Amino acid sequence: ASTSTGSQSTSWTSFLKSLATFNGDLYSLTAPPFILAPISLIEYSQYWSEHPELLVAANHLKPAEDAVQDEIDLLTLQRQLAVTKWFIATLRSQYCSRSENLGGEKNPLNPTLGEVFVGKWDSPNDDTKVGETILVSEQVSHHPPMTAYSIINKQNETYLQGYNGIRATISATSINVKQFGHALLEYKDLQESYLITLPPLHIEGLISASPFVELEGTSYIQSSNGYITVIEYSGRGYFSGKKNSFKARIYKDQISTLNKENAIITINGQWSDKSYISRGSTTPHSKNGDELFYDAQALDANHVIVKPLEEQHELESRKIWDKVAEAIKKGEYETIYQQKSLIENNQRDLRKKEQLAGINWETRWFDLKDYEDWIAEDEQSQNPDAFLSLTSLSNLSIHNAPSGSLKSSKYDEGDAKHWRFNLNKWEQESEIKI
Ligand SMILES: CCC(=O)OC[C@H](C)CC[C@H]1O[C@H]2C[C@H]3[C@@H]4CC=C5C[C@@H](O)CC[C@]5(C)[C@H]4CC[C@]3(C)[C@H]2[C@@H]1C
Repeated sequence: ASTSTGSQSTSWTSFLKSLATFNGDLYSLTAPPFILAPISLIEYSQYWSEHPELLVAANHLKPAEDAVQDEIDLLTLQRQLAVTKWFIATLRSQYCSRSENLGGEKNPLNPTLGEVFVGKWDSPNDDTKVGETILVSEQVSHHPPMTAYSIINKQNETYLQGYNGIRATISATSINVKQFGHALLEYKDLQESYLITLPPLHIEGLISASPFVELEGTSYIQSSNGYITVIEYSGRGYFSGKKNSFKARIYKDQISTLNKENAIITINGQWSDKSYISRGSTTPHSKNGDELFYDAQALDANHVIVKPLEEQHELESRKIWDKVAEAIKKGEYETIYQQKSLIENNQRDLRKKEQLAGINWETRWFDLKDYEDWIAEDEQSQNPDAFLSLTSLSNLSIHNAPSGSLKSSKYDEGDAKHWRFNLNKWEQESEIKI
């Protein structure tokens, strides 16, 4: 097929017109092939751990047995900072890696039901304090697309699990995306856990055919020790004027967040570049000599290690999409279409057979927990995980509301079902290896 810019720009303008009749399902849009990413959306779970040393850092901030209260309190605050830094450090990978590697945001391949993606990170250089980190992710739903993941670092007793899905709407010039789901981060040695919500985003640059993600709104990091980090996002043209801007404030508890003057620490800058930190509620800036908090450009991402294709199980993402990914990289549009249809038709046949046999697809390593049940009974006696206590500490909804919705907000109703990793099922797994 001709990949000249001529055809690209005509198909892009016709694609933009198709946005006008958008029905909410991004995958219903026939995006022009050049906007396709040679990677399935399930692979985005790796972006939670491209700096494993930051993910486990809190576990190295443990008070000594004989520590005095001041030391204990200082370390607790330092752990809130460490978890905030890890989270901020994930954003460049999560939201810029396609623009950096593929020349613009792209449309990821739509994972098939049951598609899995597993991998590991070895201990960075010879830093023995980190050890190995593994990633286990599964496409737990196809309509709507939902990815669940678990990232485990045994040496540091660090367990991250989460899931996400999106709902998209179109405005005149941008695609607006609300994220659903959250992440739970548990440091078992410290007996401390964190609830992390996912910020809304929009895709800019559609008109110029070089789309990119900009984050917006607010996201939260609520700790079981009470501390909460409130992160506000903005892009170019907002108050800060710079793209990928954020302001994070750490408070000792949720009630304190009602007045920004109560911030114990304020962090300010760009999540894809440099950010600065200062005590209290004043906004830090490099120009008034405030301390650098994090430089997202300084450290290269530590990419997950995935075993070679020939050792992969048929359900593993890169095995499923290998031919499509190759065709996308070569710009062979007919082959992309042919290979994608093969996979999609095969999936439709499988679903039909299951339906005729009266069987439903069984998820492999994740269970859908209904928190309404837990609320009904005495939640304290059998709290399934930290989610209930963290949502009450942070005043966040337990329902399937857009991530970061507060209790008694307009979305705070309906189902309260959340995907949870089942460690036993993973430990009994005999076919799919890291
Ligand atoms: C079909 C629409 C189309 O082709 O439009 C062209 C543009 C590429 C815009 C639509 C796509 O933009 C992509 C950006 C994707 C998000 C990027 C990062 C994350 C974080 C990760 O942790 C969870 C997934 C999420 C939210 C991605 C979701 C899917 C997005 C919005 C892609 C859009 C289809």
